[in-house]
Amino acid sequence: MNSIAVLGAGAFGTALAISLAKTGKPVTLWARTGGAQMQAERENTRRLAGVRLPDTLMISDGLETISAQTWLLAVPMQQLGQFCHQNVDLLRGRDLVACCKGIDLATQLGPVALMRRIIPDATHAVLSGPSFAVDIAANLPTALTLASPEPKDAQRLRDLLSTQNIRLYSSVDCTGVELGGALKNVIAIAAGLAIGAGLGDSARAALMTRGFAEVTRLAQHLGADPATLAGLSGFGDLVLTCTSQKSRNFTLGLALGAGEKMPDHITVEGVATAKAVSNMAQSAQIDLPIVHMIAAILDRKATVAQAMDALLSRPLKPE
Ligand SMILES: NC(=O)C1=CN([C@@H]2O[C@H](COP(=O)(O)OP(=O)(O)OC[C@H]3O[C@@H](n4cnc5c(N)ncnc54)[C@H](OP(=O)(O)O)[C@@H]3O)[C@@H](O)[C@H]2O)C=CC1
Ligand SMILES: O=C(CO)COP(=O)(O)O
Repeated sequence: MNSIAVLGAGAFGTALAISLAKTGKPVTLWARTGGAQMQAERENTRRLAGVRLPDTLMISDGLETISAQTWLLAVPMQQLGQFCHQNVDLLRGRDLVACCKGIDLATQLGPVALMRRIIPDATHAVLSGPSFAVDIAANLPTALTLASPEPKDAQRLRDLLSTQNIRLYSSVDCTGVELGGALKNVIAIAAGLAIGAGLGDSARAALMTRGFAEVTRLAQHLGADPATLAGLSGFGDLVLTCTSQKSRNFTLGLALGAGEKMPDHITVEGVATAKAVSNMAQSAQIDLPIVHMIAAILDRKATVAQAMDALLSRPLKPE
């Protein structure tokens, strides 16, 4: 039977491993830290407290002992490049499924393009879509997209990684899937800012819609299929993340909008991605005013009031 490894025991990696282990397939969760505690207590108290790990889920802190063919990389986006560089020999020849959302600041690449550059001789894929780790771990139903460039790989991995509560759809449009997942976090910070600053639900809806237009514009420029952006990994995840306080990106926006401090030590992928995409759009001369606004606020180059004024005073134009 095909065995699966999930690398990175954060909230998402742990939730995926729990759901996959319940299918009966052999699943190993690799943790950089805290593996012994998880093994002893059968719970990831640091990242996903209150959820019991299935007895069949294997916990490992030795990457070199894992023999699975399919490896899910569930480390944060800004760590993916370093992780791949450090483990090139172990990752070569495997199915590598990126489970992170974002654009790498150093290279301006998404997860699939980054993995391909560092480990060309592997099968590359990305898993993305609307799904909070706590929902997956609570066995609630979710639907996500599994993209890989070759249709047979996309379908094979879709079938392998679907579970009782994770319904996967396959795609070959890796660029569209990873850009939708990366950019929705930036738009969610904007949505949170609008609510936190008391601008109201109508302003949030406007930012979500115009933000979605920016995501689609950039994705098309980079060769993605606009239909992908209208799917689970684009529109679906944008809606979820911009409307739920379970989202760390939305919650960061709420705090900033209310004039509070940014929370520390939490994975908020939209922060680095806003900067990476703002830089990318400037060099490609693509108009992404909401992304630029968020990058400027996060960089403390603009206040929320200044950024909103700048957005609203742009020349009027057809929709
Ligand atoms: N949480 C969620 O609901 C969802 C998250 N995602 C995506 O999943 C990705 C991971 O997020 P999430 O699980 O929430 O993050 P968490 O903050 O919960 O955990 C991050 C994990 O990554 C590990 N890690 C960080 N750097 C490295 C490294 N260099 N090598 C090995 N392990 C490393 C950390 O290990 P350590 O504990 O040792 O620091 C930690 O276990 C993000 O891209 C996020 O967008 C996608 C969908 C849902
Ligand atoms: O990607 C997610 C839901 O699909 C999780 O969002 P946050 O990273 O904002 O918590």
